[in-house]
Amino acid sequence: MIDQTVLDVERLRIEVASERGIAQAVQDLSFKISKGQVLGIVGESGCGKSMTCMSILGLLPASAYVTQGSIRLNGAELNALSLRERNCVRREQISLVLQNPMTAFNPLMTIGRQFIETLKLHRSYSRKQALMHAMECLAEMNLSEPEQVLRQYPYELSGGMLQRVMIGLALSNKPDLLIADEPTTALDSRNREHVLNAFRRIKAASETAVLLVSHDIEVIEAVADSVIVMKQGKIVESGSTVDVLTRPAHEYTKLLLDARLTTAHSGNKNR
Ligand SMILES: Nc1ncnc2c1ncn2[C@@H]1O[C@H](COP(=O)(O)OP(=O)(O)OP(=O)(O)O)[C@@H](O)[C@H]1O
Repeated sequence: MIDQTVLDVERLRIEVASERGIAQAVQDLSFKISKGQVLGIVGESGCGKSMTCMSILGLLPASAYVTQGSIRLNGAELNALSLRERNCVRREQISLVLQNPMTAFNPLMTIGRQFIETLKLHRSYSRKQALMHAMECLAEMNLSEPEQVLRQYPYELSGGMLQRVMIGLALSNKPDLLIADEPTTALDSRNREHVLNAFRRIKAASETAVLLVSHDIEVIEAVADSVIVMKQGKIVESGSTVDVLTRPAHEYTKLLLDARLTTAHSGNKNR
């Protein structure tokens, strides 16, 4: 059988140096993501989700180091690459979507111009070809009137629209891996649903492997095939999303699920 694994993280340890000494941000973390699969990482603030993402991208802060373990993308060990090779992998094979799309765009350039600049990094497109491809990407994100969106500046779009544009842009180069770090956290519930639908479409239509990080277990439940529950830098539980969320084995997972039910209950009372 052909190995469909895109990302293979094994026994990863990340340490952070501070005035108080060395702290373990991530310990003994292992997981795999296959083509077209969505893996969710859920856990409270500070449990090591962002550090994990940044280590895959090779963008850890200066005070943080991978001290153990391997990160393989399509079989190639990323920790063994030179800075130049790492930048090349990041440009060609991995895309990143962050919490606040506004910070990811240049406020002085139209969306269309930003698509053209990104697409020209990867392909020898004419301006017209790049714009055609950009329109397809926006249509895939279910954005109506993509032609108009391409003429607009980031500040002219709502947070939810901009996040979908960001995801469309991130997928425009057909990356092997998409890392989405809290992609819905800054959005209201309506826009959150639009963005979750965008992830459902990615799953249905592309081979991109997705690492979806959220502190919100409902987001993971909505789109992830499998899930890792993290606490204080360690995995406390992992498995298929259905199994873990319907039959949580660990007290911490139960607490996260209870918190979700409590929030939903108080939300209903407030309506
Ligand atoms: N730039 C940094 N310098 C030093 N320590 C950091 C830095 N960023 C994060 N840390 C520490 O590393 C640990 C893991 O943080 P990380 O940001 O990965 O958590 P997280 O789960 O993504 O949390 P959040 O959801 O709040 O972003 C925490 O103890 C945090 O205090």
